[in-house]
Amino acid sequence: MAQNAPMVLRLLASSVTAANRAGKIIRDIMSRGDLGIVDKGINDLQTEADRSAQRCIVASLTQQYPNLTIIGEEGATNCEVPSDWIVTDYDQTVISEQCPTEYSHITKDDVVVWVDPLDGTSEYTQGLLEHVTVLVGLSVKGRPIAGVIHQPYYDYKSGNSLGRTIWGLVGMGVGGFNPQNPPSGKLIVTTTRSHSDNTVQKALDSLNPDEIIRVGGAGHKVLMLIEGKAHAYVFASKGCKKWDTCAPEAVLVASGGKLTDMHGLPYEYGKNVQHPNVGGVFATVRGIDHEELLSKIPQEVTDKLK
Ligand SMILES: Nc1ncnc2c1ncn2[C@@H]1O[C@H](COP(=O)(O)O)[C@@H](OP(=O)(O)O)[C@H]1O
Ligand SMILES: [Mg+2]
Ligand SMILES: [Mg+2]
Ligand SMILES: [Mg+2]
Repeated sequence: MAQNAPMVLRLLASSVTAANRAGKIIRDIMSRGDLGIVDKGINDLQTEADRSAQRCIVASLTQQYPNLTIIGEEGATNCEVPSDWIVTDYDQTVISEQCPTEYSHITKDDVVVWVDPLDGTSEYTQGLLEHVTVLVGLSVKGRPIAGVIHQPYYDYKSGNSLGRTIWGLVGMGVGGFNPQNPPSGKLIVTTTRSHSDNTVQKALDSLNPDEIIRVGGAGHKVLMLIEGKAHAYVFASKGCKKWDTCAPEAVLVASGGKLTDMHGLPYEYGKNVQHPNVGGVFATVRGIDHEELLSKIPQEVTDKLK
């Protein structure tokens, strides 16, 4: 009986349906053509889709899990949410999974939900829609254990109008896609396309990759890893925040990969942590020696990321 499933599994199943609903809102706003772009700072845009998608996700999860700690990129809002934006059903695939016993006694007080309602905003405003993801990450006692990466525009050019939703729970596995390994005998690195600087480039040069793939969004880059298109996601910048990496890290770890800062240290996702990932992002797929690759990053780069 779904209602008796462990809270973590129910929350993941609720996060999938909420992310799907947010994805439809993102598509609807784009089709209406009025993005309501606001400039939050240097190279840091926000659109009506970011704001509305977050309201949809927060309202849906809060209705089902009152007093749950949810931290969203676009900050707290108490605007009215249209009733048809509030979804309270479970994703049937997720809720039917066997939840690892280690999560059986987790309560809402142990959980922080990190929401990036639209990751890849810069690309969304430029019409590079396949870069966009909706990210909902669940941390338990500070560790990222579950995540949802929804792609509102997955395969949209061939007429797919519902997008695609990928999920993962550490210790249970992943769903919504076919995990692939990247090609052996070469190194393909993925990184930012819209927030690069000298330090970001220096880190990439030090790895001497065979190929660099520059795409938007932290979620999209981790998808490149777990779908075998790249071996590492390297971003030597303080620009990403906890909502960018919580869900992607959980899905990556559930797939056998690893994400740390550029010093090799893990990120914590408890409710009082600082939001910027000041140590940068260094993520690798299963089978890559994370520490060995990380050792190639020069100190002049890591000194800048503290
Ligand atoms: N220097 C910076 N300033 C603001 N946001 C940054 C940033 N560097 C990275 N980010 C944010 O981190 C995410 C991944 O960045 P990128 O696409 O460049 O790899 C994006 O999230 P959002 O699109 O959710 O804001 C992006 O805006
Ligand atoms: Mg943003
Ligand atoms: Mg983001
Ligand atoms: Mg965002």
